[in-house]
Amino acid sequence: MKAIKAVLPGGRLFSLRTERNLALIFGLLGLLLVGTITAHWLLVLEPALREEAASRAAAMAQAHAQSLERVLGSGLPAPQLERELRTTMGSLLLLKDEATQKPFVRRLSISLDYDLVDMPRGSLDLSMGPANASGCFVLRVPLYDPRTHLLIGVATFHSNAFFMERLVGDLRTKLWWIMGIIAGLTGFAWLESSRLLKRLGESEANLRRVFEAAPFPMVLGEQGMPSLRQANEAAKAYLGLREDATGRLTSDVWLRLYAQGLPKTLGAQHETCLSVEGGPERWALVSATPLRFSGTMSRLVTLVDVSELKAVQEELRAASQTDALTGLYNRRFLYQRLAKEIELVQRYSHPLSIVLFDLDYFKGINDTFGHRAGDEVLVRVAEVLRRCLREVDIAGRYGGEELLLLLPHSSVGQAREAAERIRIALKHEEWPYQGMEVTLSAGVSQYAGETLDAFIDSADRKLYRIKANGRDGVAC
Ligand SMILES: Nc1nc2c(ncn2[C@@H]2O[C@H](COP(=O)(O)OP(=O)(O)OP(=O)(O)O)[C@@H](O)[C@H]2O)c(=O)[nH]1
Repeated sequence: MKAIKAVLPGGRLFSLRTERNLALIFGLLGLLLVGTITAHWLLVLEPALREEAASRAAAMAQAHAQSLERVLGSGLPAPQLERELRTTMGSLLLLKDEATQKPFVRRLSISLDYDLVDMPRGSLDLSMGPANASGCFVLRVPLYDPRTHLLIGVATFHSNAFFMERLVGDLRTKLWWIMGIIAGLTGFAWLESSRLLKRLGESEANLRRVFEAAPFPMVLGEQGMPSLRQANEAAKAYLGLREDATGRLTSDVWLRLYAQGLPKTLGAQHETCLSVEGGPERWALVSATPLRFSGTMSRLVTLVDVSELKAVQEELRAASQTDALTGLYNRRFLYQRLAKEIELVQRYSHPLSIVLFDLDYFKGINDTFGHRAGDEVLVRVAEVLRRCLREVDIAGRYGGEELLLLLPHSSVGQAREAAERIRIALKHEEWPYQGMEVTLSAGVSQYAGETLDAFIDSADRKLYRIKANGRDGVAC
């Protein structure tokens, strides 16, 4: 758990340990609730019910005692009085609950004070009903003579406790059910939450392992926060991340990358160039996944180094634009670039000129000195071109021994000067072959609103005018 907290600090409202403790606390609270209900039942409700039932039984015994008092105060002689009492007591013992048919009074006995009753001693001490009556409230009710209102004895009733038992039994059963259900649900919820928390802990630990083991840089940060919450080893090394004063990770490279803006949606990615201090420039493919992590909107940023791919792409791009022998731009590129330059001229109306060169008697050079020597000548001519041109000028190989120059912001006169400069420079080149002379002819044109092909054709026509006039010259 400690390890997980260390990997995923901050952001989470509660740690896993706290969440587990909370589950335990809620479980205990559930048990406490069950305990409270049970205690309330045992200490308050059940005694109250018993008291209620006992007071009802007492009221009933009181009422029955009045029947006995009436008989005792009737003034009958002892034998007759005894018969009357037996009859009354017998009828009381026969009173039954309609629903259960259980008698209200199970046993009834009378003991009289013979100093106050005008009867032979012991003649009216009567007991009726089963001797071992159980489940009863035993109630002793004083008997008064209705004529003198003197206390003349005591009647003891064994009143049935059936109502109370039934009531208590019903309530108790319901209560056990409710508490059983509460306890069961609490236990189930606690077990489930413990199981889920365990799985959450495992999945966080797995996430951490995957995060750490990823061979490419991965960082985790909160949205809107430049410093990082977490980074794997690959990211720390790649971005040169260090902990700041608050324990968060940051570096200049990361802050520059952050300032450029990170992809905002899932699946979005962009390439960026990172310059790590003291290291070479690196190209990285950056993607970001927004996710809610421990209740905080976060972003998982992954970086894939594509420096090698970039280098290969650059090589391919250069190869697709340049001529392998001379290193000059190829014809395809020249066409694309010339089309763009014409668009700029049409928009901004600055001058644009081209020069079409053709080496003179190049077939003869090949034939005399060999094809390899001819190649060397082409390479040297390309070097001469590069030497003689401005940064903005574009030189390319238009055909076999034909070369094309694009001269933006140059009038035909300036282009002519450039062509002459090249022609002269080539004439002064020293060649490692006995008797070799290399000259060129050139046609110069300034753009005048025609089509691209017509523009080149106009330079071509001028070139062939020079060829026809003996070569080694420039025509405008
Ligand atoms: N060595 C070499 N020769 C090439 C290359 N490309 C074209 N050539 C040769 O250049 C020669 C061009 O010959 P031509 O078109 O007759 O022109 P030329 O001999 O220069 O004659 P003019 O243009 O009339 O002065 C051909 O023999 C081609 O084989 C190349 O890349 N290397």
